[in-house]
Amino acid sequence: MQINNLSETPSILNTFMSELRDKTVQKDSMRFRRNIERIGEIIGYELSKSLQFETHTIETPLGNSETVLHQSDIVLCSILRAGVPLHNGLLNYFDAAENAFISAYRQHKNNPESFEIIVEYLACPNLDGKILILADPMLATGQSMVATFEALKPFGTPKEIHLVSVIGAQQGVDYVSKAFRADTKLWIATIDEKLNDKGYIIPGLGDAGDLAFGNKLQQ
Ligand SMILES: O=P(O)(O)OC[C@H]1O[C@H](OP(=O)(O)OP(=O)(O)O)[C@H](O)[C@@H]1O
Ligand SMILES: O=c1cc[nH]c(=O)[nH]1
Ligand SMILES: [Mg+2]
Repeated sequence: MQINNLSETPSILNTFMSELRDKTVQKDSMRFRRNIERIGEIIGYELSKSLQFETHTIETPLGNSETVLHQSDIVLCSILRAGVPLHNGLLNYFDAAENAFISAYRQHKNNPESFEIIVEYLACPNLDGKILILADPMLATGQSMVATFEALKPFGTPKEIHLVSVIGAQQGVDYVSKAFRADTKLWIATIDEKLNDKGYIIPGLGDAGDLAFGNKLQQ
């Protein structure tokens, strides 16, 4: 897997990331969602450089301009709930993308330290020969990304697979690296050191779904 860790080059992205992590600033849920969306826009721009381009002629009022434009059939799939603002950020740049949504959540049974990933809702177009972008801001154990990809398999075989995330734990990055095919590309804003015993990324930012959309009752 090719891992593109955007934090390796300091940029304005660090400002958005620090606001997501800051325990005071992150209480502003509108700013929290918008910062995830802004990171989605930045990652979309970086990812776009890896797409295939074709030459086009654009007629201006005063002449012709030769330019290269990407021709890719993109399917943007995000994992509910926390994937929504990241999805919006990517869609802000990939105007013509098709869209898929999947619900994947952690179900804790009696033991709060163990969980399984439950997939209940899935809406997806045909994926054959397309560029699939799977978006989830938190890559903790990596199980949600992998469960999602398994659920998408009946919808076809994408030409390219890109994983987009905001914060990953090294363990989750290693897990998806093994589970996805070798030509998959990961685009991630930063990679943190570890997980705690409840599967939260440390230092991370807390619960992205709750920070973006409010608390939910445990099922
Ligand atoms: O890599 P993993 O260990 O699978 O964990 C990451 C998942 O956990 C979070 O979702 P959560 O279950 O909290 O749902 P939510 O978005 O509805 O809050 C997050 O948005 C990812 O989908
Ligand atoms: O740290 C984590 C791990 C999973 N989901 C989150 O929202 N945060
Ligand atoms: Mg959550």
